[in-house]
Amino acid sequence: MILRRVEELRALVRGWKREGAVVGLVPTMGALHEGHLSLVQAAKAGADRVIVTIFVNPRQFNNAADLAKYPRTEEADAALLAPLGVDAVFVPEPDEVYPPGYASEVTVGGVALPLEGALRPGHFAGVATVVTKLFGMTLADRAWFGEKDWQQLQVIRRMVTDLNLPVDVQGVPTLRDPDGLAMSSRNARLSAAARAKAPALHLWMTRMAAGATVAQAEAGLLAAGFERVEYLEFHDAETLGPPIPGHPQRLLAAAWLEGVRLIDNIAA
Ligand SMILES: Nc1ncnc2c1ncn2[C@@H]1O[C@H](COP(=O)(O)OP(=O)(O)OP(=O)(O)O)[C@@H](O)[C@H]1O
Ligand SMILES: CC(C)(CO)[C@@H](O)C(=O)[O-]
Ligand code: BAL
Repeated sequence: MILRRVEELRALVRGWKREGAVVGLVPTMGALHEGHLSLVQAAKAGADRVIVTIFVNPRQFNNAADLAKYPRTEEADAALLAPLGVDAVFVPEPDEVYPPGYASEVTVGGVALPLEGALRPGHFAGVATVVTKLFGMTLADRAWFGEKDWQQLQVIRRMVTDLNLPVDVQGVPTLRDPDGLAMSSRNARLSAAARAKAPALHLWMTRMAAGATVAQAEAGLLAAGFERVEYLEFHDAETLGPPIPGHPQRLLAAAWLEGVRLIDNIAA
């Protein structure tokens, strides 16, 4: 069932809650692929009712061209969700989410500052704001996010803790194509030639986790056809600060291939 208005969604969810249902949420920006579907499957297993939201949130795009080019495939998305037994698909227009007079923003410090936070100014404020609103709109008890956006997952966990939001946040491991490339909606923008080069990112990350230097990995990526490496860095897995001996670490990367910005991360 596709819903476009907050009030219809909340009326539906209030009915579920009266029956004692645990309500699950999978927020997405659409252009769904198997990575998203793995979040939906996890939600189906962990909640009585599942809402998938599809909203290309303008406030989290720091780059107007990126927003304009973001793939929008609502019919194909609905067809992918149909067999999964999702209870509601919420697809609001921007005005429904940010009506005239809208004036609030949620910002997160610390974990949101380095990496994507530094390179995409305003991005995490946009994400934190819309995720808080989606929690409020859907009245979700539990929400699923992908580890593919590792820093985003840590930012949302921090925000939920800091603001005492009554939502249980669940992370789902990154789903990859057989050649190692993390599935992502933006992969659809790669030409066949660039798609063939893209797995070098994950390959060099696994080599770095096994001891290759960052200089070797950067040179390897440029030789493989990447235009630019934005970051390729080890961080504390939870705080995204510098690595702390004895704490879990994460290797995170962002790199440009044929004008498409790819991100990835692995345990390290
Ligand atoms: N390969 C993947 N494996 C697991 N979860 C994923 C994967 N790709 C995306 N997700 C998760 O799906 C949710 C919605 O993500 P989004 O709609 O931005 O898709 P995306 O493929 O990450 O697109 P983008 O190209 O914007 O990175 C997020 O929680 C994201 O982390
Ligand atoms: C969580 C999210 C749906 C918020 O717009 C988005 O950042 C995404 O798709 O990862
Ligand atoms: N998947 C993260 C959302 C974004 O890139 O804007």
